[in-house]
Amino acid sequence: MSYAIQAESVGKSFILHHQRNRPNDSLRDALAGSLSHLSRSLLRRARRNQRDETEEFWALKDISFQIRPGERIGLLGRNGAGKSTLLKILSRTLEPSTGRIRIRGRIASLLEVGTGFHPELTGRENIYFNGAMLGMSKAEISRKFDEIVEFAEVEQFLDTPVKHYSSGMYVRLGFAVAAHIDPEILIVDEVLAVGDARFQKKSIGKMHEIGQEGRTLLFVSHNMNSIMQLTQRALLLDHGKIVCDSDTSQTITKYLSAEATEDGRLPLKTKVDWLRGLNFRWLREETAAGFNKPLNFALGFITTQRAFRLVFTLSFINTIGALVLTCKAQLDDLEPGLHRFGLHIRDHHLTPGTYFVRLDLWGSEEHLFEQENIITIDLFAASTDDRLIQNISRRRGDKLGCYAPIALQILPASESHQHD
Ligand SMILES: Nc1ncnc2c1ncn2[C@@H]1O[C@H](COP(=O)(O)OP(=O)(O)OP(=O)(O)O)[C@@H](O)[C@H]1O
Repeated sequence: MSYAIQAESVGKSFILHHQRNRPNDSLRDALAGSLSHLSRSLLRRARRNQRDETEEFWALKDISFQIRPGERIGLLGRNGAGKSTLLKILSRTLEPSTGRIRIRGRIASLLEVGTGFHPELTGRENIYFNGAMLGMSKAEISRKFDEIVEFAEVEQFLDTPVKHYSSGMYVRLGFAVAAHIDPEILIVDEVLAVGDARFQKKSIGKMHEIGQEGRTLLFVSHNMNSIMQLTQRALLLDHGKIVCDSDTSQTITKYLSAEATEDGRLPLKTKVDWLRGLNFRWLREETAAGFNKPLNFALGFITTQRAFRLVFTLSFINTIGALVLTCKAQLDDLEPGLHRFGLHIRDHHLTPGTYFVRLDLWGSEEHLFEQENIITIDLFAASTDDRLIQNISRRRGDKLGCYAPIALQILPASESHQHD
């Protein structure tokens, strides 16, 4: 099978230096003492450093995959999962410690703001400099020059050294050069997060175009919407390993589910002392399968003082990170004690699928509690009609859509003790 990128058992290890516990007074002494004292203490410190322990750390372990020409791939994972390390290896700025990679085609990568730019050179000079580094001839760059400048929107600063550019301008110029060298493979790391919203939209559009032209795209982002828009397949990295390689929506679901807590029953920590022992759970067994069936949750907590105007909000986020439903309920006056509520949501109109629930509690003047992904719920189709709804929403592709907020129906507290 032909491939654009092939990784075979790729691993990458780094040596971590652990500084031994040492008395913290050497710097303080040095600052207080004379210069000779300072140099003596720095020397002592350097000698001690030589005795520091080292440890081998594997940032990537046994990574194997194949990307076909023209495939658009997303790369997901939590902070530190190994995404940037993998991209650096693929774009050959880092050598793997084990395994090997093979690349077929001209590759352009945008890994960090300002890579491939020389700070003292002007924008104009850097277009040539950067273009040459990415493998373009001078004639090719001259032909594309105006298009690059127009895309980057830096006309006015073309003859200014780029060290005076803002990070947004750096990104725009870097993206414009990389996107205009006609790469066969484009690798982009989260770079869009730095540009403003308008430029992000424009660069997503450009990447879409590049994808439509049959180029290979590898894209890392924490923004599920962009990953969903741009890619068909996504890899999920966790602690340096690939834990999912599937179509994008499935990988996103897996990623967000892993982020969510399994069950929110454990006491959750609030931001104030007078509200404790918060627990929240989805009464799965009381929720019938099928479209628009009522959802039931249980919420409990203890208050040690009287509370006025307590507001709960439940937010439902779909698998591409879009908020599709917000529910709100308010309690006007709550005596100190143990409180338990059944939260009942009818007519939510959520289509069958997976949702991540966020819970917020607000007091009259402060935010008392917030937790993303407190619980994951899966709503299943129960009948042919449900499946029709599911198929329609799936076929629409975007799976977006806001539903009117509804009020939570709060059942009277089943138990409420006076607190002493
Ligand atoms: N040069 C290095 N020396 C030591 N450790 C490193 C080095 N580069 C990366 N690491 C470690 O390797 C792991 C993976 O880092 P990497 O930057 O690839 O993660 P990431 O998935 O891109 O994270 P993020 O989403 O925060 O950008 C991290 O634990 C990081 O601390």
